[in-house]
Amino acid sequence: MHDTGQPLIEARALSAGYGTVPVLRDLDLEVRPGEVVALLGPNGAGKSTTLRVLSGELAPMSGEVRWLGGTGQAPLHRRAREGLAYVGERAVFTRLDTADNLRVGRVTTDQALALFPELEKRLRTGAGMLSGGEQQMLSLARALCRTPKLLLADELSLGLAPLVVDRLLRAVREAADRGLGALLVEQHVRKVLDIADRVYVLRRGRIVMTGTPKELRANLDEIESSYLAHKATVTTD
Ligand SMILES: Nc1ncnc2c1ncn2[C@@H]1O[C@H](COP(=O)(O)OP(=O)(O)OP(=O)(O)O)[C@@H](O)[C@H]1O
Repeated sequence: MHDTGQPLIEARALSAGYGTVPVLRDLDLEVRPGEVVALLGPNGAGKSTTLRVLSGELAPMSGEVRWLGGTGQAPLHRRAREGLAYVGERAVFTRLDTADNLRVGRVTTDQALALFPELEKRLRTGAGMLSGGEQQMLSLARALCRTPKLLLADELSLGLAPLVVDRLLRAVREAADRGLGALLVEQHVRKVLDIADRVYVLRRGRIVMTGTPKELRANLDEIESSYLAHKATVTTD
């Protein structure tokens, strides 16, 4: 399902940063229902900052974020109530077990196990004892089982084995096929290109390239060396 409606979220001429220092400059982007959009870029490009300002956690310095067509400065908790899910690094309660993490997230175990049957054996395991991949399945289950309109995910697959990365990205793709819009910050460039509909490349706080995975793949080696430098952090398996 691609490009099926009005944008869920839009940034228009958006600048944002910390204190008085802008990190993002003049950013325009959008995510529509049913599409997976990848946000790529080298370390420090401003990818996490982009998610923070889109989520409502960080206020814009200038320009605007339109969430569900509105231009107000809705804070994160209000956007969350209205269907925005934000998954950062390992967003689990490590002192609770898997089942209680789901309960706190108001997700039933049946819903979560339908998405990730792998978690069944781990329901009574403390979330702090789960593997990195299982923790991310739990975070993603908590986010996706509440059928959000938009998922913002920051390096879901950081440090995980390739098969687990595939599993997580496939879950996002399937949710998008049912109508979710997703904006994914990902280091696994080639893997995310396999499931994305569109890509933005961010460098030094500006979007330097947009296109479809097919368009980017045609020049991927050049893009990686020109725009995604810091090769050590760009896993291209
Ligand atoms: N809380 C903060 N206070 C001040 N500066 C910050 C803060 N968070 C990030 N920055 C700065 O903003 C810039 C962009 O950081 P950001 O984390 O958005 O980049 P990124 O593209 O997500 O990088 P990475 O891939 O390394 O996570 C960096 O120069 C960083 O030092």
